[in-house]
Amino acid sequence: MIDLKTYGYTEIEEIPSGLLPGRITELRRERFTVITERGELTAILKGTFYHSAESREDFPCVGDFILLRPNAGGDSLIVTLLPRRSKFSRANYSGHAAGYTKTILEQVVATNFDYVFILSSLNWDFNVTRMMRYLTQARQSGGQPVVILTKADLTEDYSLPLAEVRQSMPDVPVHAVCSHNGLGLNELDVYLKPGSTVVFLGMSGIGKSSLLNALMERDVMKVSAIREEDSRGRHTTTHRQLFMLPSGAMVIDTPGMRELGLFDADEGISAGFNDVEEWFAECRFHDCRHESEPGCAVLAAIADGSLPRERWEHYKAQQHENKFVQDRTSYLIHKNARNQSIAMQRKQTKKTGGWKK
Ligand SMILES: Nc1nc2c(ncn2[C@@H]2O[C@H](COP(=O)(O)OP(=O)(O)OP(=O)(O)O)[C@@H](O)[C@H]2O)c(=O)[nH]1
Ligand SMILES: [Zn+2]
Repeated sequence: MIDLKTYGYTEIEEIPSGLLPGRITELRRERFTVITERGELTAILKGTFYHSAESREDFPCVGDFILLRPNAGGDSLIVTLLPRRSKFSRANYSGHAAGYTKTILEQVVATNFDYVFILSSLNWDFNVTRMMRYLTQARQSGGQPVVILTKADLTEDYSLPLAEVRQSMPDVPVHAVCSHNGLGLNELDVYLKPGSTVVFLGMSGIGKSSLLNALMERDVMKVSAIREEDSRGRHTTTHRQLFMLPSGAMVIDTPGMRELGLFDADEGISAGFNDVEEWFAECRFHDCRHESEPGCAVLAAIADGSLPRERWEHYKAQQHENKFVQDRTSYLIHKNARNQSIAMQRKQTKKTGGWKK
């Protein structure tokens, strides 16, 4: 028997007979993996979720505590979503066409976490303004924000950036860590207590996978250096989305949570990549794609070392990922809108006792 409390569960008053509490550890398409006292079960949602949900917000996601009706022979049935103590939803950043209600756009990507680790790297992307924006998001989520400055091994002296963060966010704890040599990781022990849950918030490439691997004490996530070859296959090694650390704390790492770090990406990329973008103005052609065009200032800068090649690759990777996120989001918006209109039709049918002519 597994004690669900080790997964952060707090007992509720009364559980209807035949139902079992559990925590969602994974969501793929419409199928959930749920940890219960009987171990891991796969489950699907009871139909009423699709009919009666006012918005995407009411759909269970990774981190949620739920009640399910177990089915030894196949998929169990999730029947109740228990109240959440914190959540992150995808921002409603895309303009919506007439007739789409606002609520359709909300999609919850992680719930019931205690801490939000706001990650920012100490080398290229150090940017306090962006951290402040993440801080606002973190505070709205219901989790407790902690700033983690990654890649501490890449700066000789990080006392200055550390002081800058402390001054801008006096009431938020700040830690500098290195996932490669373990520096500072022990400072995180106070948050990583048994039963507590953490999410990571931060731009792509700042070292989320590396930190997760370091905390797991083994590689559960691929690290971005290989991203160029398999831009979409980032999660091929594992589909797990809620990780139990050796310390007994959990980390939620869903694709949606990662995308959250890219939401203000257009602005964010420019803010973090001034050193790359400033070359663009010097290219001979206005519409230079910086691939093989004559007179390309970017290629010249890479050739003579003024622009580190790694830096340029990182910029391109982030642009690419950003585009992928936007494509995916518009896909989701359309899909959700369709589901919503189906649900509305069903309601209508119930009310009028037949299809409206
Ligand atoms: N020197 C140094 N490099 C690091 C550290 N942590 C991560 N990196 C490097 O930074 C790059 C990105 O690391 P990832 O862990 O994949 O970053 P990520 O935030 O998961 O990236 P996405 O999956 O794109 O969101 C890799 O080349 C890592 O090796 C660190 O502590 N020190
Ligand atoms: Zn160019």
